[in-house]
Amino acid sequence: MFEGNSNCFWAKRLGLEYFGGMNELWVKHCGISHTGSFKDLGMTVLVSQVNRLRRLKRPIAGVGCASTGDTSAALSAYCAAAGIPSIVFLPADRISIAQLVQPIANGATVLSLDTDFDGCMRLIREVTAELPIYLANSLNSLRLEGQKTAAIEIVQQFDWQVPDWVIIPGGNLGNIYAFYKGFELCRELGLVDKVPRLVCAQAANANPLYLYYKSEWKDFKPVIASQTFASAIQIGDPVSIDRAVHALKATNGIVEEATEEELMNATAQADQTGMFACPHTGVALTALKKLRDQGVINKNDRTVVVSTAHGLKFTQSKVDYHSREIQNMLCQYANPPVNVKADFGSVMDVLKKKLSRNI
Ligand SMILES: N[C@@H](CCOP(=O)(O)O)C(=O)O
Repeated sequence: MFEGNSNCFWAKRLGLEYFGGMNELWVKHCGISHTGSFKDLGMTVLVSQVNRLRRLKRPIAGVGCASTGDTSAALSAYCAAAGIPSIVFLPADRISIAQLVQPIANGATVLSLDTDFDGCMRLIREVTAELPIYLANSLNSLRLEGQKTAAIEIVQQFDWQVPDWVIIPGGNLGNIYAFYKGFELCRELGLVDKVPRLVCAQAANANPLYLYYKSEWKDFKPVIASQTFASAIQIGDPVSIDRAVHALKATNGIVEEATEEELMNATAQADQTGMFACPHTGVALTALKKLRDQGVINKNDRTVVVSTAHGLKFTQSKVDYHSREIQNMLCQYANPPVNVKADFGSVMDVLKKKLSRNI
């Protein structure tokens, strides 16, 4: 059905039917992992290192992060496994229930704060400057060391061929730099002879990098991020802005954005091919759609879309979409359940109508 490796698969139907006959659309699924997102890759490295430092009697009382949901899930899981206290700062009412329950269940100290992610980030930086809490956000390079392995895996999975494009959703922006580091390492080691062009995809409601790119890198201004279904990237003042710009400049990269309607439609289209994608994957797919329409990405270009988290973390957004309960959104691909009387005749009527084209 999905050809390729279990976490890097050829999205054949999606590419051919929805992206103008693309022959080489691939998805690197980083959400098939212990806590359901790419954050696991870097957090294992960071928490292992903290564990080592604590064994060496370094004064680390716990590990902390600000999070939009995925980082806190990974941090709390690995800390719990190692018996290290974890402290997570979350923006109240801005993350999915599935993500909120992860650190709670893992025994973290969860502070639900009446601010946005950027406010949480500022606070955790202040707190970790005062208390012996080790900061686990992606400005810590240990995280990137782990996350860059996804890029190395991609070239390995393509038998050391480099894709033409890699499209990555971006919020706090550590991940795009991590991918760049991974690809660049392969090039430096002589395993491959080039790096792919990187595309960073942002939600239009949280798009400081996109605006910066559009100003031709002249004028970076943090924004106040508005609500987006792509809640994990609802970030207006990304900590890794400089690293991301470096990665994009070095790869002749591009930044694109997706409106709420675009990202939800793209997610629904991907789901119709069996992907059950997270909304952030929808942001990346929208970027691909725009770049295909502009003729920037060609139909034979080998293109990898990075799917950052498991769709099961974001079921509420799918429920809202399929029940057409989103204000000012057509929900073009909604597939609501059909309420039908429990008798043979009524069921047959519905099915015959539904299957009329195939019977
Ligand atoms: N999307 C992140 C935000 C925190 O960013 P990080 O780059 O420091 O992990 C999350 O899932 O919390």
